[in-house]
Amino acid sequence: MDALKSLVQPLVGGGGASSVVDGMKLVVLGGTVETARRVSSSAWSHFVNSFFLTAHFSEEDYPYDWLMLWLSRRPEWQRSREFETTTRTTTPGVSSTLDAMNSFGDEDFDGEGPHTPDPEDADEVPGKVKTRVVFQPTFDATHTIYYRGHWLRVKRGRKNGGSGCEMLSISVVARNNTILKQLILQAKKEYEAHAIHRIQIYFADAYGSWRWTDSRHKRPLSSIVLNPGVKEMLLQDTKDFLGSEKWYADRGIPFRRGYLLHGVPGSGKSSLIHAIAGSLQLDIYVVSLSASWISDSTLTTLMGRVPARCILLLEDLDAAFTRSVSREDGEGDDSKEQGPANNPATTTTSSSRGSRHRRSAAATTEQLSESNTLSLSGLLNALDGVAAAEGRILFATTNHLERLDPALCRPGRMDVWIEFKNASKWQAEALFRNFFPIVEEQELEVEEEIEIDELSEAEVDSVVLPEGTNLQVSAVANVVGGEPTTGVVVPTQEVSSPTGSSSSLGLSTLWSMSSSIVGGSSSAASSIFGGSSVPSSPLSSTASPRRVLVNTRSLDSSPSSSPSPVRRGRPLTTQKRGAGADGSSLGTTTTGVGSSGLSTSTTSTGTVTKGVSEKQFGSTNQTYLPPSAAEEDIVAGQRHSAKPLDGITLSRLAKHFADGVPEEEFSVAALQGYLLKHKASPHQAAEGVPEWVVSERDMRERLKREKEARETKEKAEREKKKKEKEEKEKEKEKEKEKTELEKKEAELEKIRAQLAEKEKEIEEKKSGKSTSGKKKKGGECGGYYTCC
Ligand SMILES: Nc1ncnc2c1ncn2[C@@H]1O[C@H](COP(=O)(O)OP(=O)(O)OP(=O)(O)O)[C@@H](O)[C@H]1O
Repeated sequence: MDALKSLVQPLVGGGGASSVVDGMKLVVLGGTVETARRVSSSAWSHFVNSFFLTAHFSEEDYPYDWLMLWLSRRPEWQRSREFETTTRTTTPGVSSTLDAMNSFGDEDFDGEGPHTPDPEDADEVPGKVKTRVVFQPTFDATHTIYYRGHWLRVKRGRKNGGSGCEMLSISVVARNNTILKQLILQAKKEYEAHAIHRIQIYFADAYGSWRWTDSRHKRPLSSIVLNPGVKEMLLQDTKDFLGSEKWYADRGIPFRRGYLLHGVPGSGKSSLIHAIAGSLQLDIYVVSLSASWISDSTLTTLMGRVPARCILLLEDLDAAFTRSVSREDGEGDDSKEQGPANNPATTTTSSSRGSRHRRSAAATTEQLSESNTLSLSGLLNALDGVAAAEGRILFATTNHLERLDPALCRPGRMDVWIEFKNASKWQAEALFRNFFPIVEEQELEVEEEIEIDELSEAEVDSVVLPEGTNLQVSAVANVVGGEPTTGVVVPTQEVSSPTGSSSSLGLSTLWSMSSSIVGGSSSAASSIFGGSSVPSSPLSSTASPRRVLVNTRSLDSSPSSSPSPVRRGRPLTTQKRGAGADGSSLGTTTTGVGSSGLSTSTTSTGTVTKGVSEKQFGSTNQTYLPPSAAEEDIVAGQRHSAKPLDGITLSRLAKHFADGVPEEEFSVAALQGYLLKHKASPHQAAEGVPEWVVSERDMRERLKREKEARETKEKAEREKKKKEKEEKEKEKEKEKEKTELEKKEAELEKIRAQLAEKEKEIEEKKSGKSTSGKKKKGGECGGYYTCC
């Protein structure tokens, strides 16, 4: 009771009045604070809305990518205190090169401290994918970034409306939007500079949108081996086109150009497009017309959304209306689908954006499948209808030109046709040259350098220059490789020979001497070059080298038949090699010429050299024997790739390889496949090609036979099945006829029975009539029956 009183007391008055006032004060104070907060917040948003300029960027558009890259490089962005981690990137082409501050991987840390690479680990799993984890500020967190005298408020969020699309909002206090324009342009520039070595690939999706799928390194045009002039012509033509918008506009011609690449599979059509895109810095937009979801309207939408300057690629044009598995027969189901766009459910994009699309796309795949309603007129309209974008370069590829409708290939749609054939000998040789590495300039140079200036006079004097001084130098020149001599520097000062005669080391003299040496069958030089003819162009004498270069690298001793000198501009180098097993190889250390104009050599040339070398590094001295080509190949076989070859050896092997490849019988891809098998052993690759050709032919023959046998078997089975089916049908027919006959007989029987019954009835009626007549008669006249 007392407790209740104490509670009520303050309310009804008495001693507690002051505490009520205090309570009221508190309430008023709280209300005032809350009101002030709300007013200030609303005033702030009013201020923001009035003075801040806000730009929104959707991830579906390019500026989002540019800005994300720009932001990823800002320290304020990286310093975010609330972030999410991802192993994916949302920025096309940026994944592989995210700034170190923004991402980390195994290689950065090892437990507590920075990671020290373990040399043993390095080889553990060759080609192991190193995943990098990326920090990204969480959604809805606001970052303040200082940019050109302005404070930017940056916020990443999601679009309202359930689409889930990522948005970036940038607000800035400014009188106009110039600062935002500058920001976007700078981000674009940085992005382009960043992506300059890569091309972006976009695939069409089932919703009529282009989806970024991949970013690839540019392929150098030089890596494409086509007959001379083809790729140059194509590059020139595409460049001309891109630069002639006004010309087209002036003449009212739609600003589009189409290229049709047709021919055998594996001949470089796709590779050429890739390389051209790289050279022109264009992105590639791929649409596969055999996709199950493609329809006239989707294609029209896609064509309208192609950006102005890009390559639009229609792959396997002939498959557009067949949707076949086999390119050969055009029959089968429609599972031949390349790229994520063709089958949204199997998208392999690495971006989170892609994965989101993948999820939603998967949901509708079933509805979309079998909805390919693309028609020829739909395709033609999409290519050059009113809605089709201008400025794009269209590339279409096909293996079956004959299957294309002439309307599709007419000029205006396909302006340039390029045929791709199987590899010619020329291509085979060029492919080989491209495939194996060539020794870098520096590599062939010195491993040991002696400053001629540092040579003591005694040393210089001790060099005995026999009468053939010039010969020594010319031998050097030959060791250099019978190569073009541009940039080969040889001194011109006079040197006194021990005979007292003063001979000029004039280049022409030297070179003519060298030629004669090369010409001599037993010369050291010829043994080095394996009898190859060496061009005898005069040496240039433009400068004097400061050093004498001594190279202890051994040269390949295989005989060369290649006439093509490859390397140029290399300083005069010398080679050290041992005698071959036959003792014919030159074992020599030769020296170049110093700035003093002195030509020195520890050996002599020609017969003299041979004598010396045999004495020093004779066949008994196995230590100095260079490995044979086969041995080198075995060793190289253990390695990942071949040891770089010098120009002459490469040319010789390439020629040898090409000689073994029959003209236009195998595709470049097939030759590349063969070379890949021998990627570490060029000698084997060159030697083994005839054997490979035979085995390939055998295999083809076998496959052909197997195919024929399979086809015959299938045909026989089909025939058999057909016969069986026919017989079954016949039997069924008979059965049916029999049943019908029986049925009819039954009916007939029934009719007969009915007939018989009716006849009986009639009979009965007849007899009844006569009976009743009689009865009547009888009744009348006392009859025979009793009336009822
Ligand atoms: N002319 C070539 N020059 C260089 N490489 C080539 C050439 N032709 C083919 N290749 C190589 O062969 C492989 C297949 O080439 P690519 O895909 O470009 O051929 P394609 O003609 O487009 O074949 P398909 O018609 O089957 O699509 C690639 O790895 C490529 O490097």
